[in-house]
Amino acid sequence: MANQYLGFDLSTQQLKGIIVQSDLKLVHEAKVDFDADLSKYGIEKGVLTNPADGEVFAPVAMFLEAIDLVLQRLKEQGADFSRVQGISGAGMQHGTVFWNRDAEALLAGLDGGKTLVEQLEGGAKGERRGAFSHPFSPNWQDASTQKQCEAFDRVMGDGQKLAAATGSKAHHRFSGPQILRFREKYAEAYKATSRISLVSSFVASVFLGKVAPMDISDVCGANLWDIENNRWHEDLLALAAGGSEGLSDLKSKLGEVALDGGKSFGTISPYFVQRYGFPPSAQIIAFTGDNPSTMLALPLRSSDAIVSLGTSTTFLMSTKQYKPDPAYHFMNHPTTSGEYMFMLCYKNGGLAREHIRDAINKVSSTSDPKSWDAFNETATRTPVLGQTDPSTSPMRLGLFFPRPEIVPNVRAGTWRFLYDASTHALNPVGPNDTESWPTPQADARAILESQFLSLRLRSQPLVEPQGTLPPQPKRIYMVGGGAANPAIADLAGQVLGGAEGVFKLDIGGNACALGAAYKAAWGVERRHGEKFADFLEGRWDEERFVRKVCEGYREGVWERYGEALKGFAAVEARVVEEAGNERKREDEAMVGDVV
Ligand SMILES: Nc1ncnc2c1ncn2[C@@H]1O[C@H](COP(=O)(O)OP(=O)(O)O)[C@@H](O)[C@H]1O
Ligand SMILES: O=C(CO)[C@@H](O)[C@H](O)COP(=O)(O)O
Repeated sequence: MANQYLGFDLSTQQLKGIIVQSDLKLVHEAKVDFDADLSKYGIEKGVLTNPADGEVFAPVAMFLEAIDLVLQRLKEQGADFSRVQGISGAGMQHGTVFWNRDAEALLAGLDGGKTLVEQLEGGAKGERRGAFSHPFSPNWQDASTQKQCEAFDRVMGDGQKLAAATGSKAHHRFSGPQILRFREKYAEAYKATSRISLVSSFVASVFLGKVAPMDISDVCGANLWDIENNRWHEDLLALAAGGSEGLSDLKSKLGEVALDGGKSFGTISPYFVQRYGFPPSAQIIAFTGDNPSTMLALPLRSSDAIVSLGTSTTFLMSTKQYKPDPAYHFMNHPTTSGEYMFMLCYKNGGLAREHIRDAINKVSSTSDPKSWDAFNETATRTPVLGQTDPSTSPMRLGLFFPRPEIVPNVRAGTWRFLYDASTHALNPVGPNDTESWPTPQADARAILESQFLSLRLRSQPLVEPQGTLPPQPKRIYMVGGGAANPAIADLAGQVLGGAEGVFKLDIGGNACALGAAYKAAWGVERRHGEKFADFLEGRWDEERFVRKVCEGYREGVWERYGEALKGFAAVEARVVEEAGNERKREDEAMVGDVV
């Protein structure tokens, strides 16, 4: 019987689990939806918020409960865990989990007759300490660390230098600024912390039965890792630790980093053997971030791009060149030493599109308020850039940020402009000017164009000419929840191009969890020195695994979006100048910016 491999994706709104065979065929998949299944934690869209301080976080107990629940669901579907030889996984990036001094003993002694949450969570009234020094994990949507980010940039001189060293300028959500704030805000809890995990290494720890190392790619989401020298950056560690005297303590809290993405950390905890029937020999292979893991779901060639439409929108490319810039992120490639991943990440992805979908559904005759039909029909019917006649009418360009955005760094808000490409004139649209910009209908196409123009603008330095075609990605792969939507995929192709077309994984499942399951298979089955890419190519069944959903590059249309880029950059600059200053004042006053 063929070996099987299990991959997880613990992301903002769900925990997904997926089982594949050695030949990469999907066997089972199941998910736990936090809002639907675990609403008792009081979460909304998977998180809790404290708007007064811009904080966004999730209960660690909810993650634990989800792990037992997803395994139970896989079992109910008929999964035979005794065939699973390797487990890996992915976690939403940047989030941290704080373990206390009892954690190692509790993890090592888990009783298969009880649940994880019963044994690892502290008692409600403190009658049991549990395994954590803090009950919550800061979420990547958190915006509470402006002061700390400024300190990170300052230590290196500026954001440019910080990006050169760590792959990114300081970001609110990055684990380094988050740890600094945690230490300042919860001094006692920081003292009581023996180990700090990322969300990915937290899940690995639960399966391993001891605190697991972070991996080489996910660690780059912390502003603490010196990428070119592959080691902790001591000046940045000292800052997060509150001075050089705290440095070695923080280093030991963070632990070792696994440089090999296929490394086995050891065999599975007896808890899962007793409770679910895993073989005691099942290996726990390094867990990584959700974005690095998504890149592993496909044999990505140079010039191919992944557009991941989850709660966040991310754009991913794999590259051999390390070209860091404060405008985007570079991280170590999760499996291939000497290669990197290029990433753009937007906070306003799925939820921003949902806002407009809901507004359109309210004014249409749709009976299902969550249906995408009216949104899609409106976006498809609206002409390119809202121009009924490209030679006379201006382009509609907007920004739609129900939450404060990362790219560009501005407060929450919606901005609509008319742009004349021949004169470069940019005029804001007044709230009552529904003739120039009928709301909410015109917003459907405008938000998609806006999201994809932003990706095109920032990925220009990485794309190359494709044969006789201008510089653009070779293939665009759509993944994440939004990839199910054909109108969104079509707009992605119109704006971004894609010489070979726009593709979607056709295996079912979820790219991120699939990537993790493939990594588990590679970690266990690789021949000496076999690279992940070769392992994947050897088992890849192009006909069955991917499907072309539409054309990418369309002559004439792609060029019109090219003309819009200048206007779009001007829109962003205008908004950053106006709202960025407001944001700075808000942050200084510590007024919350989560909406
Ligand atoms: N048919 C669809 N059209 C557009 N968006 C969709 C569709 N189905 C799901 N989504 C979006 O997918 C998002 C969730 O994506 P997913 O990748 O599962 O999330 P996560 O961020 O938890 O990994 C939701 O915010 C939802 O708006
Ligand atoms: O912050 C980032 C990347 O920098 C996010 O992409 C998170 O990694 C979570 O993403 P979702 O999968 O939940 O959208």
